[in-house]
Amino acid sequence: MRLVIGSDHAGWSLKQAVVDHVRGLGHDVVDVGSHDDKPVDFPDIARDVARKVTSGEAARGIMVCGTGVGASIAANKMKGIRAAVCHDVHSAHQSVEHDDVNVMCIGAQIVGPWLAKDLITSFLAAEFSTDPDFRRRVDKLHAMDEEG
Ligand SMILES: O=C(CO)[C@H](O)[C@H](O)[C@H](O)COP(=O)(O)O
Repeated sequence: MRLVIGSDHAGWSLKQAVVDHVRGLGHDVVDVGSHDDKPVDFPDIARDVARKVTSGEAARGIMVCGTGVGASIAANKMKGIRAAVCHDVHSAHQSVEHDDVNVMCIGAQIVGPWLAKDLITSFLAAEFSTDPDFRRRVDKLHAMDEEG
């Protein structure tokens, strides 16, 4: 799978571990920054992550900020994005299985590198369910995108 990964300054350090882990799992990574701890605004990076997913350049995205909250708010502004903050392994896989989440957001101030790696492993191994109930609910999310 090809993944896009981004962070702001608060998530930069954890992003390095995330990128290494994802590559170690055998996936391709497009790293859209940031590349140091110089302050950057999370909406700018979240937009870059989201665009690579909506364009099809990346199958899924991972965004790291301080809490994961700002990144998820920003990414969800973009049509076609279903972003979620996931700080537990159950949410990391169920968010894909039930909700077809395509951008996982992690807070570097909340989780350490070992949990972050477990979250990512679960997120990437998960696939959207074939259950029509989940399809119908995600279709309703698409319809809400069109409502604006
Ligand atoms: O968590 C975040 C947004 O939800 C950001 O990553 C920042 O950590 C947070 O906004 C604090 O910003 P600061 O410029 O590092 O003080």
